[in-house]
Amino acid sequence: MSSACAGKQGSHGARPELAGRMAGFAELGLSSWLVEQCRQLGLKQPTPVQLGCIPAILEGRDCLGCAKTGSGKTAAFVLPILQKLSEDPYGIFCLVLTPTRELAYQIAEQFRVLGKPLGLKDCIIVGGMDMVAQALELSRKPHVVIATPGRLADHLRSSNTFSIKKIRFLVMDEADRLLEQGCTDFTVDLEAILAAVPTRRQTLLFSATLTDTLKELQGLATNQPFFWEAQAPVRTVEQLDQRYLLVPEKVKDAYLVHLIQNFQDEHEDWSIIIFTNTCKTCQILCMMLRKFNFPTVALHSMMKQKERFAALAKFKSSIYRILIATDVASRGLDIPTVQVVINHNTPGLPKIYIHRVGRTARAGRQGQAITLVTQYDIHLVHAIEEQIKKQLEELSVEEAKVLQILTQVNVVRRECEIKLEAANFDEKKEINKRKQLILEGKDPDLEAKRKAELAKIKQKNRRFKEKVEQALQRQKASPERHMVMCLAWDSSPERTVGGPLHSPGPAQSLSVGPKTPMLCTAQLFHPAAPSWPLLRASAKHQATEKERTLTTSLGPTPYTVTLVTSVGRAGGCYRAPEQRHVACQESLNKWVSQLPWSDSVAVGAREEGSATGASQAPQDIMSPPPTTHSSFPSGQAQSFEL
Ligand SMILES: Nc1ncnc2c1ncn2[C@@H]1O[C@H](COP(=O)(O)OP(=O)(O)OP(=O)(O)O)[C@@H](O)[C@H]1O
Repeated sequence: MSSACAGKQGSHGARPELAGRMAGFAELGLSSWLVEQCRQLGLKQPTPVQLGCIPAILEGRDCLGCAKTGSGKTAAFVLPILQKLSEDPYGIFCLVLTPTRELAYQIAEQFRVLGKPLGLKDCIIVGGMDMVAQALELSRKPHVVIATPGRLADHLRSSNTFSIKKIRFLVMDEADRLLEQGCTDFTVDLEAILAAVPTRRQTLLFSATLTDTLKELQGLATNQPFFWEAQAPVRTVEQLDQRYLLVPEKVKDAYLVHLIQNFQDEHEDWSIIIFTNTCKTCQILCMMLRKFNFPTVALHSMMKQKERFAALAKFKSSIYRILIATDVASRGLDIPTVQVVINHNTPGLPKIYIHRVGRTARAGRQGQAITLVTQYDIHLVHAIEEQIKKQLEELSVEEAKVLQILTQVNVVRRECEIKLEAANFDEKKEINKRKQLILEGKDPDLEAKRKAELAKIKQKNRRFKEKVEQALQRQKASPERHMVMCLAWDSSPERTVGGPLHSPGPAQSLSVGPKTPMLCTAQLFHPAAPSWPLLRASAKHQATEKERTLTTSLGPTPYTVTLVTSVGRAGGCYRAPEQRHVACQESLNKWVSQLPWSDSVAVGAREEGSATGASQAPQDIMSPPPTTHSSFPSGQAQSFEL
């Protein structure tokens, strides 16, 4: 993004005249009724992100807002949207996408309270709720639709009773999460949604961690985008006291109980969120803490949606003081009473840490975050510190007190585990997963197969990488005994080899690829030799006999042979449909894996270069690069006596 469209904290972005003094909501261009709404809700002065983004949005620009957790990003987009809606009201005017269901309800609440004088009609479209009722609500043309991508995409696919073709605003809250491929991958659903919204629209993207996915986001917001980023030395809020506690894995829970007990003893009014890494741990810890009489509720994706809402409501109203949750609660939730966040596991990604700890110390309040760190997680803490640009401080606890409760905690935890196992938690999880997939219109068995295939491919790729590594090592050790064989293919003989092929020598031809008339060329390199290639072989497909000829005539060799395959982007093959391209790859790799040579390595398709890229292929993985033959000139093919 160019600096021309970038705003920085204090610069007041689109309205430079506001710089240097505290502007009120009215000075941002908001109507008096909205300013009055803000006043009634206790929002006296705009926060920096509101100061920066509201004028730009009112001007009609796209906006990317990156500001710390709890800094008022929601009102930064809700207020200008309401203003524009009041000027030209129609439904569906605005679509807000958000990654979690609870967050959708929270955003809807903000629209409702701030837009009350308008008689705003909103509609929440999230999974786990009745689809028919949602379809009915959508058909009544609400002004604002707040949705999780999966469920909205389901409606788009299954119904024609509503349209989002005329929306003026598309908002993506927690935009980076929506775009990343985490445990819930929104990509396909987002594609369906983006295809259904108009290209002429205002796009507003907000998150506390936008910068990682900035490139992708820029593609979505192209209308004079205004970029707001809070310029601060530390990425977490100043009022947050951040601690870590180094604990052995096995005594983690005793420390957790001790921390909670301490906090309860020292505070009258207290509220804690504990984050865990799995639904199962979340459930077990909830049961365990209840056994110790701590008022605890759980929130995770294995709970029914109604239970999730009920748990959150109980926690928000302070009936229950502890919310134990998975990362489903890590983003966006605004619960002002939360004083402490405890990370039962160290988050694997710094951005997850930033969002989790951001559930406390919101809107200028104080808060504390304590991360339990085992000996295996120290590198994760370093990564977090590097990202947030602040060092966590060690928390000191009275270890003797922890030791006193250690056995009791471990026994209780074990009891809870047994109880949960008896309730078939894992089995239920599997059933829930299947149900969810069916609800999403997917076939669970097919999905499982797809997953297994993906895992297989990943494993294959891993093995392949290792093989290449080993080949490289061997080549380094004895370059004069190592060869690289490079394969390329193209549908056009002229481009590939400059004429019909006649490779003398031991290898007459070689054929790979699917059952299509396709030309295949093979070259044999010797990195130590001054002139390349040593051998070239080529043939049309279906010459299975000749394939064998090549195989047998080349082996056994006194050399180690590394085979590199390449499909040129500019080559005819690449212009062929993607599937064919992939089929070529697979077929070639299969063939290579069957070669009797001592060390045959098939490399996946190379992106750059045409068929001539084949001769460049070894450059990346072998040295010295074969500079003398950047193409396959006709008539220069040489046989090589092995
Ligand atoms: N101008 C303001 N003055 C005072 N409080 C405000 C103002 N704007 C918003 N708030 C309050 O600040 C709190 C946090 O706001 P909000 O939930 O929008 O934060 P956020 O930046 O979206 O955080 P997160 O990144 O965690 O989602 C809310 O309780 C909100 O009511």
